[in-house]
Amino acid sequence: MSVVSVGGDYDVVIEAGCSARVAEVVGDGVQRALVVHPDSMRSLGERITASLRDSGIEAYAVGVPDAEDAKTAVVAADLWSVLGRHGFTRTDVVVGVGGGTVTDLAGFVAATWLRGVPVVQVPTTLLGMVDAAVGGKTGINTAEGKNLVGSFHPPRAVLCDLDLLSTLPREDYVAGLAEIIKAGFIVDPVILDLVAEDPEAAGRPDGPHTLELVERAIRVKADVVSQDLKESSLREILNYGHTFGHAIEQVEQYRRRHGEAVAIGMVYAAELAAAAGVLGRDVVDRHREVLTSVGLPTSYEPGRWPELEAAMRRDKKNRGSMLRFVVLEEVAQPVRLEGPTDDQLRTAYAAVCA
Ligand SMILES: NC(=O)c1ccc[n+]([C@@H]2O[C@H](COP(=O)([O-])OP(=O)(O)OC[C@H]3O[C@@H](n4cnc5c(N)ncnc54)[C@H](O)[C@@H]3O)[C@@H](O)[C@H]2O)c1
Ligand SMILES: O=C(O)C(=O)C[C@@H](O)[C@H](O)[C@H](O)COP(=O)(O)O
Ligand SMILES: [Zn+2]
Repeated sequence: MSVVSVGGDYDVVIEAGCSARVAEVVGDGVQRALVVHPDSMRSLGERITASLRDSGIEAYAVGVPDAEDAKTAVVAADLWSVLGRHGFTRTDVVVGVGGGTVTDLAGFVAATWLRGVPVVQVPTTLLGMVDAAVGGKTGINTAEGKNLVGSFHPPRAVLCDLDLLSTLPREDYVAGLAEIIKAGFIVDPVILDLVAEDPEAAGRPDGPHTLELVERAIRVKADVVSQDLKESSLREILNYGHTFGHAIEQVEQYRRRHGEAVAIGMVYAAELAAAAGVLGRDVVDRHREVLTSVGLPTSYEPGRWPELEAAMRRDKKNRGSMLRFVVLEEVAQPVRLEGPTDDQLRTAYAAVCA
């Protein structure tokens, strides 16, 4: 699948075994490559590094901490040092091998080194394949919040090797389904039908519809980012469920999976839309049905409103002191809800905690 992008279109390859093709896609004239992987994916990182060396590229593998611990300024600075020590130039490349945390970090380091060197992404989680590695949003967290520092830096290529999903823990696989279901609610309801047909199978990489679900979710993302890379308008729909979801991640100090937080965040957005009178109860209920059917959470704890609201006030979609949400008017009809009232915000929170 090709993604139209500023600075050059790129391919998203969705194929079993394609992680062996990194050397083919890094591009001509590359002399050096930095392969960034989480410690949990060391053997794949080293295999990719060896394949680059076999092609005559001076390649280095660097392990980074697992999950959100990778997305810090300290880890980014360590990687900049490695690039500097080995004399990486603008014709060299960074390769991100891991889940969304690692592709976000690797993309950010590539975006900032020498003001931008190419990045090739090899996502190893379902969430990384269907969302994080595609579209060029890169970033790290700060003490004040999630993804607060970053840049838009489209990759040179994305290799989604479906074979890698066989070792992914079930909880992480299911967390990736949350972003697929998000794509279903905002653009492509066929996704919701495929999940509803056999939720148990949707939660397995060897399920009959896995390839179709992955392709449909990537198609949604690719179409949106091709039209609005820098999130000046349309791209905001990909943030459905993320205002409340990111707030949960922050108040829980990133101990909850992103996909799980987004699942609850979508229920919050649906309840908010209902409280604002723009969405019917049938679609709100459908959120709970679909998400619960695959084992995703749909409710939250009471008593945490002040910290959640404070975190939502730092969301990137806000303008001035106005909170802005993506909500639905119907399935596949996303709209912006600007400046919801305090009463609407709290009513939605109460509904999510019920
Ligand atoms: N840039 C974007 O557009 C975008 C989109 C969605 C999410 N994100 C970001 O992605 C992150 C979440 O990504 P994630 O859900 O992939 O989490 P993750 O990167 O933390 O990976 C989840 C876990 O799976 C392990 N793992 C990875 N691949 C594996 C494999 N093949 N086999 C076994 N274990 C494996 C990891 O070590 C980790 O423990 C969040 O930081 C989120 O903000 C970014
Ligand atoms: O690609 C996008 O745009 C998204 O919003 C996709 C989200 O799934 C993703 O989690 C993204 O990183 C959130 O971005 P942020 O701008 O809210 O930090
Ligand atoms: Zn997300």
